[in-house]
Amino acid sequence: MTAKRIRTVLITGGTGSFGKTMLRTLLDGNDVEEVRVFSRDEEKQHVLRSTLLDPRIRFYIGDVRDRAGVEHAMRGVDCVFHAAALKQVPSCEFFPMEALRTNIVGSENVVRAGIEAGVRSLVCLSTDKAVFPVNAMGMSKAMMEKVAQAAAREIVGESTATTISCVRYGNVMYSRGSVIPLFIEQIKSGLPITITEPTMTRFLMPLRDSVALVRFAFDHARQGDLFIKKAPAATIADLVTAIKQLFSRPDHPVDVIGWRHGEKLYETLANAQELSHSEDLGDYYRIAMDDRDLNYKSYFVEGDRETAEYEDYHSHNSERMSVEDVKALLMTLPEMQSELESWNGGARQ
Ligand SMILES: O=c1ccn([C@@H]2O[C@H](COP(=O)(O)OP(=O)(O)O[C@H]3O[C@H](CO)[C@H](O)[C@H](O)[C@H]3O)[C@@H](O)[C@H]2O)c(=O)[nH]1
Repeated sequence: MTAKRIRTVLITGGTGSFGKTMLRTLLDGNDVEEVRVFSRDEEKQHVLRSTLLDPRIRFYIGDVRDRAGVEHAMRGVDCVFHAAALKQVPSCEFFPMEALRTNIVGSENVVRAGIEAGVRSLVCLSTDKAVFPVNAMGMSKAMMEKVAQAAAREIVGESTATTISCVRYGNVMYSRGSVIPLFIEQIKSGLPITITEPTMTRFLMPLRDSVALVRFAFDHARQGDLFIKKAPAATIADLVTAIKQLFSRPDHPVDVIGWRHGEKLYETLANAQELSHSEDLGDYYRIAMDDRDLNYKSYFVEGDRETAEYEDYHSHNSERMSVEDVKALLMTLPEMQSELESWNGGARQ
């Protein structure tokens, strides 16, 4: 399967970890004429502008909540990666209306403006926390998916229409504020490692895989598709053992602190009903949009008999990594390699 050529790309949330990695991948691949970085933060744009110095990058200050700003950035674009979001669980718990405004209303703005501007393909980034959500971040991302699919359902079959798709992925390893850098910091500063619940599992995905998933969606989406990448999962206990072993601190103390607000024992990437209309593409599942007519009568008379044959795809029943697997995966991360280099090079003396 060949990659589609892209001329002008818009990345919302373009200064975040995903946005920057996608930006570099597109520029390195030399298959793009212009990449627009759309975000709220002048400072982060300034840093990116002075680091990359590439004339193909255009910077747009704006907030996805503001439809006019989104429309302005969307003119002449043929591909959108919609990554702008409030994605931290605690901040969305405390400010759910802010999550609603950015993740739901903002996404509606991006999707509608994309359709009106005649964008070819629009990929919305979601998360496993959107499946059976228990926290405001997951709930707002679940609603983003619904908003995207409702728009896709309206334009299905129109030959000139924008193809709208979503992707879901699990925890991005080493992302800012996440548990891997925290555990490393605790080892480095001699503090006990704080484990919430040792048997909790999470899908672990390097950032490069999330970028590849989004690109895959762009290349292969049909109207309203949702893609997930098959990913291995690990228990938090095994993740901690792996990190302790890599830092040659097998006996580093551990405190079991209990669950935090809005957490789950395991995360689900796709539920049984979704998998009943999915296609196995090797590394990925393509989940087709449920395009049945939802008018009142058929909602009650036309059901789906296949769902019962499937089970949810979650981090307790997916491929489970051993400690050795987790170590090997961690060692592929550039951040981990440089941490270990300085640790082994004497930083611990
Ligand atoms: O001190 C800690 C902190 C976390 N954990 C555990 O480690 C796992 C991962 O925790 P993270 O905080 O790294 O990730 P979350 O699954 O809670 O959520 C993360 O991924 C989300 C995207 O899906 C959001 O980006 C969110 O802000 C980000 O923290 C969880 O099982 C958590 O219970 C610990 O054991 N000890």
